[in-house]
Amino acid sequence: MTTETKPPPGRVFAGPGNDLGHAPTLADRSSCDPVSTTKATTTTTTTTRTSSCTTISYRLDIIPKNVYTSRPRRRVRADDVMVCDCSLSEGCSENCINRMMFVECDPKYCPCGDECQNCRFQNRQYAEVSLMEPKDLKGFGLMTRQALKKGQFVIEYVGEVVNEEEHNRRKVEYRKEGKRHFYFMSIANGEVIDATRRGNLSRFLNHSCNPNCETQKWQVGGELCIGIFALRDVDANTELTFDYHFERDAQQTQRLRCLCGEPNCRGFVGSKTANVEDARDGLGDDPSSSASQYDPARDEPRPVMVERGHVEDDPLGSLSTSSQQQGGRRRRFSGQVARGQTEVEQFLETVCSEGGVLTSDAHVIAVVRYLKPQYSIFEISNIFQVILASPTRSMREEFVKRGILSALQVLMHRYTEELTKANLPLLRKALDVVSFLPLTEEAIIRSRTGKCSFTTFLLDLCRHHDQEAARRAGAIAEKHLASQLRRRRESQQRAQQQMASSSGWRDRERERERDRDRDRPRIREWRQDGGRPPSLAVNANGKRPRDDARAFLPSPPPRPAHKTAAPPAAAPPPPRPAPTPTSTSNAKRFKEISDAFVWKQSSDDFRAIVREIIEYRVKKSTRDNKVLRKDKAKVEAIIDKLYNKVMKKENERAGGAVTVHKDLVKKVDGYARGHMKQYSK
Ligand SMILES: C[S@@+](CC[C@H](N)C(=O)[O-])C[C@H]1O[C@@H](n2cnc3c(N)ncnc32)[C@H](O)[C@@H]1O
Repeated sequence: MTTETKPPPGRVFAGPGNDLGHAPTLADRSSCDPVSTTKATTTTTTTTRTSSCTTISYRLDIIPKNVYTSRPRRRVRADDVMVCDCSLSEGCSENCINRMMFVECDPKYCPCGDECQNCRFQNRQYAEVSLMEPKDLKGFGLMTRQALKKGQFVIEYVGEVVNEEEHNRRKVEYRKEGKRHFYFMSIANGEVIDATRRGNLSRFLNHSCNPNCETQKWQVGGELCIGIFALRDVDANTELTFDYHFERDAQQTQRLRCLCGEPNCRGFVGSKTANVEDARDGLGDDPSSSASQYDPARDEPRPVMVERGHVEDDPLGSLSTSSQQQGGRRRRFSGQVARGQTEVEQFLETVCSEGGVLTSDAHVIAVVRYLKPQYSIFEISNIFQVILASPTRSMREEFVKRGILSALQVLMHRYTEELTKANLPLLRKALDVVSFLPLTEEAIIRSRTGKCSFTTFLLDLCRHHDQEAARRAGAIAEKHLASQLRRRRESQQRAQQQMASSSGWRDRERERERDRDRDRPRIREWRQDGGRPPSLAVNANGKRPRDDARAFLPSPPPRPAHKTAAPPAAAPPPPRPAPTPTSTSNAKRFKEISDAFVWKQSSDDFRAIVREIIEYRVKKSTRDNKVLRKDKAKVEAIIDKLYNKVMKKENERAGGAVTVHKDLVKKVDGYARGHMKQYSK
């Protein structure tokens, strides 16, 4: 992106007789007139015309005396020195003429000396701000930890200052690298601040169509600087945003969909007019834009955050790294170590001042010490970058000796447990670090934390649901733990097979259970008839009496043996015939009979059942009849006769269909019992 700073509103103020009637304050700036009464006697540094204001950055010596102060100006030095007219008693605060012109005082020459309150850039009087974890596709953001007053200086936008040519080259380079977010901020005359590789927290400020901050151009020691200032009072722990006033390249035909979520959202970042509908419809959505394609997993960890001390005599600083060679110029940074800078940030700063690579064993020890979950993902990510930039093999070996594997295991364990959007790229990056190290099988096997060995952890990661992480873990395991990986895969396959077969066994068990359920009602029926349930009925000898209902029941389909521990290879038992009545009349007739009790049988089955019931009853009834007992032919004749009668009746009843039903046993047996009464004496 190219973000053009909004020209500071109103730098031209009316003097005595002006509409304001008082010396202008920051609050008055919005009411300024477009035309200045200023008479410039020497060259102005910048002139920008906006619709409502003319913005002019002055040199002190051209400021008309009558406009700003009743006191005589003190011209202290050469033309380019910014000196204000504040008295020592007042100090340079809101009404300081320099400040109102967005020019910082030079502390060497400011009459207020140490009291000067117009050196905020130089003294880095930043508000307490912190990084905000990505909540949505916009990525990271910046929030204020303290309440801000309207007009308060928040932070300077710093980065590498590059010229137009270098800016164009970098744009292409970043696009090729697949960078999702862009951090260019144009200053003037084609110069751009690039905070992609080097910058401070200001680079995480997101765009909003209803921003709470704005950018202002300030002159600091003869340089133009960009500052972020509160547009209104802002509560603590609020996200800070400003309007990007996004400028699109001629080549960039598609727009970046805005995700600020404000009611007045214009739809696209930098759109001059509201275009919300288009944005909702996905029209003009840039598929390569960060917002539409933001994938935190693919996002590179942010570059090492560097804040350099300001070197008075060498505005380029001593950081003559690649950026300088590429035409980039270091933005000047002021002062000592930043307020609120963490230990890790300070460490990273030191490393970066030495070219961005680790140079000593002390560094290695520090790095391993910083690989702990208590440090922010931002810090860890930067530490990973630093490790990955280790130049020598001996240094990488030193990491292994110092126990980096255990430290990484603890981190990765945390990331897998809390697999947030932000943790996933770190998990993958940690695996990159592992594969970057010169590992041996022995080193891996020896490494372990309290939870488990690194080997087990790594092999488990090979089955992680994030395919990319699993792939990276798999590659490491293939390289160093090939035999273990193979064994693990084999045992997994075996387990899967067992699972599959045991689930088949469970299915068969369920089938058996259903069979038993089918039997149970028939047993109940028998009990209604005065008998005892066959399963429970035992005689005095503990044996099941012969006269149980089973004698009359059709034998159930063959069941597999119950006690087989190992699953039988045989196919599951054939399913019972569907319990559908044969016709509508049957359905009506047996409507009171549940499906579980009625199933269609072949005529042979039916006849066998009927015959069995009759034989049983007839033989039992003739036991006491000595004459009949001996006349077997007569008994057979009775059986045949009864059987034919029953069959005739049943056929009539079922309309020709032969259907075994729950009443069959009772009915046939009752019929036979009644018939045999005549033979009982
Ligand atoms: C200066 S960076 C801001 C920090 C960035 N969010 C990050 O995670 O590093 C600008 C980039 O943030 C994203 N961005 C910022 N504000 C946005 C918004 N309102 N809607 C969509 N994307 C936004 C865009 O990808 C843009 O290129």
